[in-house]
Amino acid sequence: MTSSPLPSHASPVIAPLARPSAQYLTGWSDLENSSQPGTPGVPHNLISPAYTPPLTPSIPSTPSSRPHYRTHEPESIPVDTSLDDSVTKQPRLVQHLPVVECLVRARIPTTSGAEMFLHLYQNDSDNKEHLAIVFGNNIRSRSLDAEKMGETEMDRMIRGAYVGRLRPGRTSSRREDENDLRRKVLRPDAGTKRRKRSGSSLKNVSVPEGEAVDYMSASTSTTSPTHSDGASTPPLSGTAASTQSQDEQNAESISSRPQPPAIPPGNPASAPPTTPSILKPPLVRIHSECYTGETAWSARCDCGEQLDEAARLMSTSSLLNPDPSTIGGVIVYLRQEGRGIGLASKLKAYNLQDLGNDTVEANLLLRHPADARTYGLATAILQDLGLGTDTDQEKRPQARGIRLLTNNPDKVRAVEGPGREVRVVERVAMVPVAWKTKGERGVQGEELTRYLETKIGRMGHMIHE
Ligand SMILES: Nc1nc2c(ncn2[C@@H]2O[C@H](COP(=O)(O)OP(=O)(O)OP(=O)(O)O)[C@@H](O)[C@H]2O)c(=O)[nH]1
Repeated sequence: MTSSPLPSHASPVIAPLARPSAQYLTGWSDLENSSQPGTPGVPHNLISPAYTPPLTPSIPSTPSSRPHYRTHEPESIPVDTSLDDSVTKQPRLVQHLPVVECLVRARIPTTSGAEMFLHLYQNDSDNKEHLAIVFGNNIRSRSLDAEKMGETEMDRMIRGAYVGRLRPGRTSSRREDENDLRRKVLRPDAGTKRRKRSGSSLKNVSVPEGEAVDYMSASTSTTSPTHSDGASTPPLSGTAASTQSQDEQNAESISSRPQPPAIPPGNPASAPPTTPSILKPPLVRIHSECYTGETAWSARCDCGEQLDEAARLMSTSSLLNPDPSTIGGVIVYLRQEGRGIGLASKLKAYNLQDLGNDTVEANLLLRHPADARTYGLATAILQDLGLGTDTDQEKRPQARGIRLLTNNPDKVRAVEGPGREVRVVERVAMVPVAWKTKGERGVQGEELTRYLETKIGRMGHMIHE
């Protein structure tokens, strides 16, 4: 920190931190002993005993000086937060999980071609609208699907509590409607055509009960060419790939795609179970709002890029990945702007950063914690989406829990909730795009370099290539 005058509202008791020693850093083993090898700030118990963490690289100042890069996706790293609680820094855990309810859901076709379902949540702990961005067809909100007293089928469709796909003239939110549509739309010979194709590209659908089902190739293979590398083109651009009418495509897709069962009225607990196809835990990203990085093109941080990357990984998983075991995923978008201090304070923090302070010091000078966020809402939303329990008998053991996309060790334990309601079984690192592409793409600049250095050096973030 510089010796420049502090702002008038700065706490007189906050002294400059020459070396990380603030309370929020205690318990992060090697921050207090820099001579220890290992990734700075990695709590021992987040890492599986079978896994030896590599050194977190310092951030080279120029892309060309970086020793090596990975262009493929970062690997999952096993984690087990229950191994040794005593040495873990305890993140700020909420005492009780908030109650959340999904008010509405809608299909969003995106500019990348992938589709997602945007879920809007209300809760009983703040008055903000938090969001879940859901990729893939297998993840459903229990609170959304629950029957509401006195509502009509149209009400259900308007708030997004339908299965399958909406289209003009649809009258029921339930699955039976899809069967009607299939009967109406398919020409008499269309079934034969489909069965012929089923013989080749839909063979994975007919498997004995309990066996793995290749749902994504089932849902895309009728309309998607397969590349030589085994990846399918998303069936979303429409015109080029097929000579079928859209209705026929829809009907075929509906008839061949395994559908969740109809929702029994009045029984939210028995909302559609997850399918048996998922062989890996779903990919989850807990993203905190960043107006500057996501909307105002800021190169002070990589938040916008991280959001894009998370969506890319999840839509790749759900549409293109030849390995169908990684179907779908969820980005929980929490309205915790500026690590929970709000946009006004974050902008003041930016000015303090321009005056020579790092991101941690700037927060502290404004009398905020270095990180004011909590993750109880994320836990509750994941629960509502049926994700993350390790006792879910509907799922195969290897599909239980979640794979969390993050470098932030705080999040790993915090997202699990006070009673470990959700289980993080793997962590997937978020490597800056500029690192992965040798500086050809991605956010870059002096400010970003300092931002990442502070995250690694002072906040214990585990970024490695
Ligand atoms: N106070 C403050 N918040 C910032 C700053 N830059 C970005 N943010 C906020 O930081 C949040 C993103 O958190 P990060 O610490 O970048 O990353 P993370 O979510 O903790 O960790 P990852 O999961 O690894 O991305 C968003 O809410 C941003 O608005 C800053 O300079 N000061």
